Amino acid sequence: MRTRDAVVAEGSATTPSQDAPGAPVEYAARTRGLRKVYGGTVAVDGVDLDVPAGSVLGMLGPNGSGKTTTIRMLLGLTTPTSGSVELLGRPLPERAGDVLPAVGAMVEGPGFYPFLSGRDNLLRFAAMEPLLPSGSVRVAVADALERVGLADAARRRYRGYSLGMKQRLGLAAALLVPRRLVVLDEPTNGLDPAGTREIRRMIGELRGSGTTVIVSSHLLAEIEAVCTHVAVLSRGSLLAQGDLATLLEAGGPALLVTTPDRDAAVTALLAEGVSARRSSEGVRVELTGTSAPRVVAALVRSDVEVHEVRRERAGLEDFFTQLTEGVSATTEGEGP
Ligand SMILES: Nc1ncnc2c1ncn2[C@@H]1O[C@H](COP(=O)(O)OP(=O)(O)OP(=O)(O)O)[C@@H](O)[C@H]1O
Repeated sequence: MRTRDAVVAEGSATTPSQDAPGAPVEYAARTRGLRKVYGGTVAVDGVDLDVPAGSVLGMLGPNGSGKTTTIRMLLGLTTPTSGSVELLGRPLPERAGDVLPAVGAMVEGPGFYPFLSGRDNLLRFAAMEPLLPSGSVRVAVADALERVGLADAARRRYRGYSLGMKQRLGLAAALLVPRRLVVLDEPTNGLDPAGTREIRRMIGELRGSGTTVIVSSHLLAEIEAVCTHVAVLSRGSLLAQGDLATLLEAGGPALLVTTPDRDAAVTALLAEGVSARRSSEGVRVELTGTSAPRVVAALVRSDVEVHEVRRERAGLEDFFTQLTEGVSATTEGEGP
């Protein structure tokens, strides 16, 4: 199991602030020692986050791990108890007025009026966009509604929108003007598979246009599909961050064993000092420090019936499980 120190990414301690508007920056967002305490609850605990410019960074973590609180502090919506935030090379809150117009966000409770239509809600947001000339407001709203597939429902009241439509409207508000950074908190919440694909497509488009995206999710497959980088939070701490492909490589190769005796297989392998856990498909075995023949021999010695053994690339699910649970055996599926 990787330790926090071993995996927390590379990167220099400081980024020189660059004052020219729109000047390229190495990191679209950075935090140092970011901490938030609510009463007796430490929601975020000393997070040093690095979001490289141009990346799509997936913020992963179970419920309550501090994703939303971190995002709210990044956007200046919540004041940190301690620590610092830098967006597009400028410190927050000091330079919020310069930098926030270039940042689009979709976070919980975007503050839409229930009695106004989706379009009228967006017009209100658009009127507050410093980067949008007043003559372009209507076109920008129409474009944003079209882009998120809400053009047909634009004149319906917000309170009649489904959860998925509300998510789309939040995204439309984030995309009213071209942004350098877009932050999306659980953007696929409430969306059907087609809506989820649409969000992925939009994230891909944003990346293609050079926009940095931070997207939080507890859905590992979603992160793996769209992200170039990942940051894993658990109980307010950053357990790992970095380039997704490198982190997955560090996870090492794995075997998937198909067997009707999953519990017996895990027990036999753990007794041999081999890291194994039940998964929905069978038993996942880490090959670090062992080999496929040794694994099979251990199973046969223990009279475990083996139907199939195949090599697998370690997925994000394995990586995440190792980091957040820190144990070698877990149960995540039912049945044989
Ligand atoms: N306004 C608040 N007052 C008190 N406690 C809070 C507040 N906001 C968050 N917390 C607590 O801080 C911790 C982190 O919450 P946060 O919402 O940031 O996690 P999360 O990873 O986004 O979870 P979820 O996926 O459920 O939204 C939780 O224990 C939560 O109960």
